[in-house]
Amino acid sequence: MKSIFSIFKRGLEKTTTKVTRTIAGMFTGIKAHGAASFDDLEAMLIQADFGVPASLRIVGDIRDRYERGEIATDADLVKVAMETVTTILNSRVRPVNFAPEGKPTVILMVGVNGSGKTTTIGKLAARLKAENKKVILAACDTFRAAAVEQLQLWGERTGCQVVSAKHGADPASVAFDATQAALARGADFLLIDTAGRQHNQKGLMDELAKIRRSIEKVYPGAPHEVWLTVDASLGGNVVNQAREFTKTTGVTGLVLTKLDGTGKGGMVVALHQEFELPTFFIGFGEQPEDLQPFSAEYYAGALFGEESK
Ligand SMILES: Nc1nc2c(ncn2[C@@H]2O[C@H](COP(=O)(O)OP(=O)(O)OP(=O)(O)O)[C@@H](O)[C@H]2O)c(=O)[nH]1
Repeated sequence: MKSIFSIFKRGLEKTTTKVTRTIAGMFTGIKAHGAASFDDLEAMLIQADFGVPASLRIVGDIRDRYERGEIATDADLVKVAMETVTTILNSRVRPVNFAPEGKPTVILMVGVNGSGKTTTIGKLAARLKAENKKVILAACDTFRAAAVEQLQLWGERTGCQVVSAKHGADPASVAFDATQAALARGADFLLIDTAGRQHNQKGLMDELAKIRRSIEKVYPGAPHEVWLTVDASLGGNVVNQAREFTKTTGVTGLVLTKLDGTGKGGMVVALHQEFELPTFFIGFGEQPEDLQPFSAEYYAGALFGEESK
C-alpha cells in the first residue's frame, strides 16, 4: 500500500519541481548578496503562486531567523519555510461537523462548473464505503443529463444508492426526497451533488438556497457541511472566486481539486492565508485513492519535496 505522503508527493510533483527550483541555492544567494536576495525570494514565491501576504510572511520568518544566526544552510532555510507554511495551512483546521450518533451526516457539494463536484462525491463515497458506511448519493443537477449519469456510474462503482429524478425536475425536490430516504434507510452519509454555477448567477444561487431549505425542512440541523470544490489548477484567481462564492452561499469548507495536473500548488498556501475556511479534502486525480483528507504537514512537506517530521 502506498503511504499517504507518497500520494501527496506524487500529486504535487509539478509544484514541487517549481518550488524546489525556486528555493535551491537561495541561502548561498543571501550570503553573497544580502538583503536584495530576500526580495528575490519573495518575488519567486509570489511567482510560485503563494500569493503576496503568505510570501511576505514566509520571507519575514526566514529573515528573522537568518538575522538571529539560525540559518546556516539551504536545508535550514527550507525548514523555516516549511514550518511557516505548515502554520499557515493549519490555521483553519477544524473537525468535520458530523451529525449526532445514529443520524445521517448530510454534505452539500457546491461549486463552479467543472470544478470537480461529482468526481469528489464519487471518490468520497468510495472512501466511506471502504469504512463500511452506508452512503446515499443525490443527483440534484437535473439540468445536465450527463451529470446524473456520471453520478449513477459512481453509484454503481461504489455500491451506493443514487436518488435522482427526470431531466428538468426541481433540484430542491430531489434533495427533499434524498434526505427523506437517508433518514428512512438509516444512512450514515448523504452526499448531495448540485449543478455547477457562478456566484453572480442570481437564479442559480437562489436555487441553492431553496435546496438548503428543503433539506432543513425534512431534517433540522442538516446540511451539516456545505463544501465548495475549488479547481486549484486555476491558480491565484481562485482566492477571489472562493470568496465571492462564499458570500452568496453558506459554504462551511473547501475541497481542493486537480492539484495533480498543475504547478500552482502554492496557491493552497495563499488560499489559507487569505481566506477563512478550512480545507477538508484534496484531490490529486480521478481514482478514489486520489482524494485524501487535507494534511498541513504532508502538504507542506510535499511542496518542498521533504517529509515533515
Ligand atoms: N486530474 C484531475 N481531474 C479531476 C479531478 N477532479 C475532477 N477531475 C476531472 O475534472 C472534470 C470535471 O469534474 P466533475 O466532477 O464533472 O466536475 P463538476 O463540478 O461536477 O462539473 P459540473 O457538474 O459540470 O459543474 C472531469 O473530467 C473530472 O474527471 C482531480 O482531482 N484531478
